Parts: sequence; C-alpha cells; structure tokens
Amino acid sequence: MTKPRVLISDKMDPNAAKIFAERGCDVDVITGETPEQLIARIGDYDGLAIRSSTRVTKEILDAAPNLKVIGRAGIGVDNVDIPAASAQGVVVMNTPFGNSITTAEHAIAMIFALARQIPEANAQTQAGLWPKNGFMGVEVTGKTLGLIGAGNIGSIVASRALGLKMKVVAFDPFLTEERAIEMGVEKADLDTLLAKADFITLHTPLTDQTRNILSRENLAKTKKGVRIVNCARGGLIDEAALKDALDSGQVAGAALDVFQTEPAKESPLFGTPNFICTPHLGASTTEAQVNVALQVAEQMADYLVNGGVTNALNMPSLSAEEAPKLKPYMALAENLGSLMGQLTTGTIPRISIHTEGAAAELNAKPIVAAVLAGFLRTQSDTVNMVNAPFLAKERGIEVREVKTEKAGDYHTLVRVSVKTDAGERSVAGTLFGNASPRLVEIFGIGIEADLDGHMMYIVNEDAPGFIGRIGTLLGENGINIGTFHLGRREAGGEAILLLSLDSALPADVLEKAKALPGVKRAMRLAF
Ligand SMILES: NC(=O)c1ccc[n+]([C@@H]2O[C@H](COP(=O)([O-])OP(=O)(O)OC[C@H]3O[C@@H](n4cnc5c(N)ncnc54)[C@H](O)[C@@H]3O)[C@@H](O)[C@H]2O)c1
Ligand SMILES: O=C(O)CC[C@@H](O)C(=O)O
Repeated sequence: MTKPRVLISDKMDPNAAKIFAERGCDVDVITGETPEQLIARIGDYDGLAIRSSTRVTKEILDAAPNLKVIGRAGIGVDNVDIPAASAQGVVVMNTPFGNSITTAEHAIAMIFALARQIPEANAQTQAGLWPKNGFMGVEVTGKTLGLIGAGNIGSIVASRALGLKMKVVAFDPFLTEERAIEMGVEKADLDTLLAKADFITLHTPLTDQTRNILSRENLAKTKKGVRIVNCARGGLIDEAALKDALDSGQVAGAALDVFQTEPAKESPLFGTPNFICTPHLGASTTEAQVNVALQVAEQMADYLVNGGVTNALNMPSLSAEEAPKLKPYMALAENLGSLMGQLTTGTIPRISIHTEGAAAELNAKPIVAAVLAGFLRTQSDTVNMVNAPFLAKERGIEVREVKTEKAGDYHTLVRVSVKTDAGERSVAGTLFGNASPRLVEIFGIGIEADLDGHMMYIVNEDAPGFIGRIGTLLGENGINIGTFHLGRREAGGEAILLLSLDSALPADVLEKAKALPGVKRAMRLAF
C-alpha cells in the first residue's frame, strides 16, 4: 500500500512531522508559499496540515483531487472554505483544546497590561523618561469581568479571574443556568453585562450573530471607563467605533490580539493612548504549539491510515476503537444505499435509515453517512461520507434515523427505506458473523445475497422454466454466473432473482433478458 502523503504548509512544531512519519505517512514541510505555488503542489497530497497563514480556498481545493483531510493545528477554521471542502469530500479537523489555556492566559495578561498600562510604562521607562507619576493603574480585585462567550477559553478565563477575586458575569446564549453555577459565574443578557462590567473579554467565534457584537451602539451601553480585551477573532468589535470610544474616554483601555484584517499592518487604533495590541499571539506558547502540532498530526494520520475521525467539523467523529467495529456496518450501509440508489428512479423526498438489534447500539451517524454516500454515488462519483449529507440536503432529501434496540429475525439489521411516487420501499441487510455484509430483503421479499461486483437483478412472474431460460441466455453469451439468489412473495407470485456475474452484463444481453417471457424488470447492478 502506498503511504499517504501529507504537506505541512505553515510553521508548525517539528513534532508534527515526526508523528506523521512514525504513523506511516510521507510528510513534506514547505511553508510560506504563495497560493499559486500551493495550487501547483497540492495535487500530490492526501493531507494538508495548516495553522492560520494558509488560506484553503476553493481554488486550492479544486487543484487537490487526492486531498482527503485538512488539519488545522489550532481552533479557528475561518481560513478554510469548509463548504467547498465538504462538497469535495475533504474532512476538515481542528484541535479544539490544545491552545485554550495559552489563549486564556493571554487574555488575562492583556487584562493586567491594561490595568497597569505596562506596555507604555515599559516604553517610556526604556526611553529614559522614568514616568513614575504618569501611570496610575487600577486593581482587578473586586472588579466585574464581563465574559462574552463561555466555551473552552471563556471558561478558563472565568476560573482564572475568579482566582484573582474578580466577579464574573457571562453572556453566552448557549450557557445553561447549571453550567453557570458550576463555573461560579452570573449568567446575564448582553445589555446587563455591558452595563456592569469593568473589564470585558471576548471569547466567541466570528459568526453572523457575533460580528460587531461590540458595535458602536453596544460600546455606548458600556460602563464608562470599561477596559476591553479581544483574543478571539477580529470582527467582533467595530474598530472605528472603538477608536472613538477610546478617544472620548468611554473606553479606558483596549487590548486586541486579533484584527478585522490580518496581518494588521496599519489601523486607526495604532498610536491611540491606552490601546495595546499583539500580532495574533494568543496561541503562541511552546506548550500550546507542541499540543496542537501533536494533536493535528495524530488525528490526521489516524484518519489517513486507520479511518478514525476525531474533531472533524464536517463529519461525525469515529474513534479508532469504533472504526473497526463500524467498518463492516459502513460497508453494508454503503451497499444498501447503493442498491436503493440503483433500484429507484425519480425524485426521492425522504430516506430513512433504521438500525435494529446490535446495529442500534452503534453510533448511527457514520452508518447514515455511508448509506447516503452509497445512494448518491449512483448520481455522482465524487460523493463520499463527508459530502453525502450535504449533497442530500442540497437535493432536498429529508434524512431520518430510527433505532430499535430489540433484535427482530436478525441479531443486527440495517434497513434503508425511501419514499417514492409508488410509496415507501425498503431494502435490508445484516452482518453474518458480525463481519460479512449480507442483503436479506428487497422491497418486502426475503432474499439472501452478497452485494459484490457485477450483478443482475430481475423481477419476474414465478413460473416453471424461467431459471433455465435466463441461465441459457447468459451461457450462450459467454457470461458466467457466480452466485444465484432467489426470493418470492408467494408461489406463482412476483419473484426476484439476483445473480452475481463474473463479467459485466452487455447492454444487448440485458435487452434480451428483458424480452424473456414473464420478465417484469431486468437491470444491471454494480457494487
Ligand atoms: N487569539 C488566538 O490566537 C486564539 C487562539 C485560540 C482560539 N481563538 C479563538 O477564540 C474563540 C473562542 O474559542 P473557544 O475554544 O473558547 O471556542 P468554544 O467554541 O469552546 O466557545 C465559544 C463560545 O462562544 C459562544 N457563543 C456562540 N455564539 C455566541 C453569541 N452570539 N454570543 C455569545 N456567545 C456565543 C458559544 O456558545 C461557546 O460557548 C474562537 O473564535 C477561536 O478561534 C483565538
Ligand atoms: O495558529 C495560531 O497561531 C492562531 C491560532 C488561533 O487563532 C486559533 O484559532 O486556534
């Protein structure tokens, strides 16, 4: 088996390259390239490991037919076009915890830097001014910290602030009352936070809801003399309004690690008294960079080598322990989806995936994704488990998951049903010996068959002599039958025949099969 190839395109701790090599990947470290250079190179790689400098655009993805995974050594993935990656079936992963402590500590450092004006005092002291009387600070003890965003980083900031004897008021629409109590913070709405906080620190992603969360209007609602820290994302604060608020004294100090446009080589805020900044250094500690580099390499190698999925933003997680257990189910699910896709025509408004018995105890998301991939691959050969759920949504297909823990006739069963113009139709399969996928039902008719390679599907009237006729037709045309499976509703009623063939069925032979007496439907299948 050829080794997966990985490109590390941003400056990253050398442990990442070491881990990739140890886990069976060929790795190249080529940083600082232009987008054009990356476009020329990326076609050779299965994995791309990045920090924040590489922008993974649709143009780069279009030039990357072999790419399977993008790994962000860090949290924010705003430099990756995730919809384009998903559409192309590329998994996007991040390392959501590796730099949280470091970034939280940067926010705390910024709070102190503002409270005691350390950068400016340092600059003037080193300029020989000894400005002993120019820098009257404030204590943080007893002050109220307004936390906007109480996730991983926000909650670490809150615990550090509580240790510094600050009171913490948090605004986060997803923060429950119980979690707020556990964190020791007061849950508040945004206006209350703005009115109460002596310091405000932001820890949300940049979304349509959080963009300009500190807008001109909201800055005007703050307590006069508030100090503001942003170590999350540029765009959360209206920078022009912040400049005016600093000038007017409404805001006594502001510390930004992140800017609306980065790299921020110029800004109206530069040079404003009581404004301090760092060049997106929130995650820049030795510890955090080792953490995220190790994590991203482990996660990406696990995916490329074993199929394990951790911290993916566009695919359900699948641990390396779960992967082997789920693997035969995913093969079964994909085959059932593919069978259904080949047997049905017209628009499909709904697909239901029903797991029963042992299958119902498993993580259903990968099974569902595999059914959809199999189903949609009959319409497009670029479909995989990553983009299938997005494509299904795009095509207006409602996807339902149903679980029945009690086993029926089979100890484990996956059933795929679709809504068609002719009503609900379903196919079902099981695993023999917990390992071998086996079809057990087509459209209400019991039939046991392996779905593999070239196959032929026939619906006919159950009558004597039919099997001989089809055998003769195939034999006369040099087509060898591998396996032969029969099922019927009742004697003399509708019967189905599934044949595995040693070679593809030519179109003219298919036409002759369709013309045989009693044949209602005949088609080629491929798995
Ligand atoms: N400066 C840096 O170098 C650096 C380093 C790491 C992370 N970050 C950034 O810090 C931010 C926070 O990271 P995290 O790991 O804590 O993320 P997280 O997902 O754990 O937490 C984000 C929190 O924001 C909350 N939130 C979402 N929408 C909100 C809204 N409209 N109003 C208020 N709260 C809202 C969420 O409920 C969640 O609790 C991210 O933007 C990340 O990219 C920056
Ligand atoms: O890689 C970096 O230095 C920045 C990381 C940070 O912005 C993140 O979102 O993790």
